[in-house]
Amino acid sequence: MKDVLTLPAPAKLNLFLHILGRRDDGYHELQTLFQFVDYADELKFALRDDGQIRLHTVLPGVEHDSNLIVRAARLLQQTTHCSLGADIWLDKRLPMGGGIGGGSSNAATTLLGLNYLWKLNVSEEALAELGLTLGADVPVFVRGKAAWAEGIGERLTPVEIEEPWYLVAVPQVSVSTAEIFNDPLLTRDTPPSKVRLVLEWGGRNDCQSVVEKRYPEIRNALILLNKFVSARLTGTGSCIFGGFPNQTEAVKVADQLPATLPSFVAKGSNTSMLHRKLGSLF
Ligand SMILES: C[C@](O)(CO)[C@H](O)COP(=O)(O)OP(=O)(O)OC[C@H]1O[C@@H](n2ccc(N)nc2=O)[C@H](O)[C@@H]1O
Ligand SMILES: Nc1ncnc2c1ncn2[C@@H]1O[C@H](COP(=O)(O)OP(=O)(O)OP(=O)(O)O)[C@@H](O)[C@H]1O
Repeated sequence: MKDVLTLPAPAKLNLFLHILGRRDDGYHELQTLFQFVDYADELKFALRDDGQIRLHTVLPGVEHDSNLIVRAARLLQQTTHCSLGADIWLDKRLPMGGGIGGGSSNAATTLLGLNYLWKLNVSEEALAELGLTLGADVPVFVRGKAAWAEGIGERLTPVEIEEPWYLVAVPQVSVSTAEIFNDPLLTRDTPPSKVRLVLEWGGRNDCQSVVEKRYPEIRNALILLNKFVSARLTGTGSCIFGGFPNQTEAVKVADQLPATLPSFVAKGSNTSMLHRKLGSLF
């Protein structure tokens, strides 16, 4: 068996998400605070000499060639004129369409993993720029630092914030990000602010009211979780989350949720699991 590189692709939370406006290309100007959680998909990479990219795991509803892992791998290969390829396996744990960035995180782990495996030495900055062409959330995963994000989510300022334990509940619906951003009822006029000021009052998720209207399952899950902790939507959903001072308290609440509302408990982190693992490789 050839050497296999195993790397995590962790989830993110949007601790708040403010929509400031809409650009001419349809994308929205945001201010959001990203933090990682220690809960992740796992990717395995093995070198191929023939230049082929082969993802051996099938994701329901996603064609091989449109999987963000394959797209990220090919993009890196083409940009660097690299003649090497890879066999890739994915252990999918993050709910898809959950607002915790699973696809974007898979793409970022692929960019960083293959950059290492193919010994390309592309800078993290260049990989983040490349990643942005795959999705607005990819750069923060490439950088791996909790960050205040502006622009469409690509202008990142690293922040050091508290690292609570999170309970993340997963309503059993998949939300299309594009559909929420296209909703005429979405408010797009939150005034720009500073991260310190928003942290003082807590901020909000501007997508939440539209998502609650379209998805009663998510509204009901928020009502339920709010009985235990101040709960909020991440990204455009479907996942909702609340913060706790320790694991025990988070698990206690998780144990009280009905079986129809699956959840997981994980530690918040200002440095992503991926970057902690990569740090130990160099
Ligand atoms: C909602 C967030 O998850 C918050 O972190 C991100 O802004 C979305 O990031 P993402 O899933 O990587 O988004 P993309 O794949 O780039 O875009 C999906 C769709 O969301 C809309 N979109 C996304 C990001 C943004 N700043 N404005 C948008 O209007 C666009 O209609 C786009 O067609
Ligand atoms: N490797 C992948 N993992 C998950 N989804 C993928 C992947 N490749 C392509 N996709 C597509 O991307 C869509 C969004 O998936 P993802 O899990 O990233 O949603 P999300 O967590 O809501 O993302 P975000 O928070 O960035 O909006 C999926 O429904 C799927 O069609």
